Amino acid sequence: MNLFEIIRNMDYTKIKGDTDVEIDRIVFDSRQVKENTLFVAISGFKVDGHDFIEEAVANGAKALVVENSIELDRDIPIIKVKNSRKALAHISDSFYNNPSRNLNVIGITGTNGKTSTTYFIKSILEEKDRVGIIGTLGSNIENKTIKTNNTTPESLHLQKFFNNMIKEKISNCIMEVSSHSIELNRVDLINFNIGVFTNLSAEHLDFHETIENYMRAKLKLFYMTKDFNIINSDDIYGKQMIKELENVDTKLITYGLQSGDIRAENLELSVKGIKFDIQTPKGTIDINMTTPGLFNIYNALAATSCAVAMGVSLETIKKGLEKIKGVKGRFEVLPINREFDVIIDFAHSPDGFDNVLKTVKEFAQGRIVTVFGCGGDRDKTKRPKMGEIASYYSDLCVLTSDNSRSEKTEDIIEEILIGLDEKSCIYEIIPDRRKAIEYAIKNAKPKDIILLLGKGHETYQIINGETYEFNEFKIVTQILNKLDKN
Ligand SMILES: CC(=O)N[C@H]1[C@@H](OP(=O)(O)OP(=O)(O)OC[C@H]2O[C@@H](n3ccc(=O)[nH]c3=O)[C@H](O)[C@@H]2O)O[C@H](CO)[C@@H](O)[C@@H]1O[C@H](C)C(=O)N[C@@H](C)C(=O)N[C@H](CCC(=O)O)C(=O)O
Ligand SMILES: Nc1ncnc2c1ncn2[C@@H]1O[C@H](COP(=O)(O)OP(=O)(O)OP(=O)(O)O)[C@@H](O)[C@H]1O
Ligand SMILES: N[C@H](CCC[C@H](N)C(=O)O)C(=O)O
Ligand SMILES: [Mg+2]
Repeated sequence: MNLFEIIRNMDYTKIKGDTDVEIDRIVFDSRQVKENTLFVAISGFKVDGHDFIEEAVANGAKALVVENSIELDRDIPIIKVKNSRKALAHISDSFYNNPSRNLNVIGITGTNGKTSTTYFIKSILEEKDRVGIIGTLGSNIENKTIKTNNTTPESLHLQKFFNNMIKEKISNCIMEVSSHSIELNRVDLINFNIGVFTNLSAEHLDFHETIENYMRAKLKLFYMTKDFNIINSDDIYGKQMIKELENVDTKLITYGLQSGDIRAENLELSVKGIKFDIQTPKGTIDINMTTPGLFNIYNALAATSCAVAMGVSLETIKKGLEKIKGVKGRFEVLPINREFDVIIDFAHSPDGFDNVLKTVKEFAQGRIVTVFGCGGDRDKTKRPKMGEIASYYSDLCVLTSDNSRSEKTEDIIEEILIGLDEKSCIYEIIPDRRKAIEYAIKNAKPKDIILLLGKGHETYQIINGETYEFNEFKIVTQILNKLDKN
């Protein structure tokens, strides 16, 4: 595409060069530059993309988008913008011909439940239509998955995924919209038809600083939507959002147990799953799902609200929800056939811990043994809170590593210990996560529930800045096989 066409709809100043050049490729990482590439330099949190301009040009960059005034002794067009991430969103949207306008885009935001709700909606819509997904588990089209670094990838990748979906004749794209992506302009210019809010609790305060800022970031999604805003009205921040959105034209649908247009009643919770009735303005449906946890009733309500907004029949909603076998790494009870159970779950925030542990407490007949750590280089305020909640519900906590990233695991564990209540639960410190899991399994008693929290679907661990393979599902099997041999 011609560079002039690509940048036509955004504000910029031309530093030099002729914009009448053909561009085949856009990148924001100098290492990926090839012939005919437009390189967008981003001032990042770790390094400054402007420092790699020479490298980008040496690799064949045909044009540059920059935030800083730069001098370059080459005759290529240099476009200056105020904010490169914002410009990248414009450029990518133009380059792929505004693909989100040709899709029904459903954006899901909230602290917990985004991935689960995405897959719940997919299961319903897929009964009648083709569906694409973008989120923590990657970009998924027709069950082919491309792994992504972020829950909500950079705008360039998002727009490319939308374009691929259109090529594949997909009509609905269900995507997780993280608060980081909203603040860092990754989702700018996306034509969202429906916005869904799951819940909000303290997370990512290293980035947003206050919970008010965090909420305001999420709220922005609901000013971008065209057709429906779907909000959990039991959530205290949801209530606040509903008030703020009163004067917005987009139609509002609320859901909850205590309140809402779409409501759940007659709840029955067990280790095997959840049974409940959903009341909608179109009638009531009884639902029987094999995914345990009260939180999954909320996820089912969010998915139902979305489907009702889209005019999907109650019969199809029931069919879609009831066929869900679970979501990878979310409350997965491993089929190990022992006298104790092992559950893998992705809970990695105080609220996630509270929900999953409360659910387990409701049906546990033996001890609850919780193996967990906290992520490094991320919100530190959640560590003592996760320690406190884990000790409140568990009989034994095995404190270990999650993704320590550049921090020392032992230092992270020290911070978890600040909140851990020693009177309520005993604990062991075993920083090596494999050994921690091995300890929990070796010492398991009949009826125990061993909860492995935080890693969920992840198949790696980041320790001392290095990424290692770490597949908890495989590791549990290996440990059990080893024990059987001894
Ligand atoms: C804090 C944050 O969001 N950081 C994101 C940001 O990285 P950054 O600004 O640190 O990038 P950087 O490493 O400083 O590099 C700056 C620029 O130089 C370029 N570069 C770098 C090296 C080089 O040799 N050449 C070069 O051109 C880079 O490509 C980049 O364009 O931009 C990158 C590209 O889009 C993101 O991948 C990265 O996400 C990191 C991995 C991250 O951990 N993000 C988390 C906090 C996040 O976004 N999480 C949310 C989920 C939260 C939730 O689920 O609730 C998410 O959506 O994933
Ligand atoms: N609606 C919910 N409310 C609270 N906790 C939930 C909810 N749904 C799931 N959980 C818990 O939170 C964990 C993460 O769920 P899920 O992956 O669906 O959330 P997410 O919002 O996508 O997370 P992330 O921010 O990492 O992408 C689950 O493993 C479960 O323990
Ligand atoms: N979406 C979450 C993932 C956390 C996963 C956990 N394993 C960790 O590394 O803390 C985040 O960006 O904070
Ligand atoms: Mg997710």
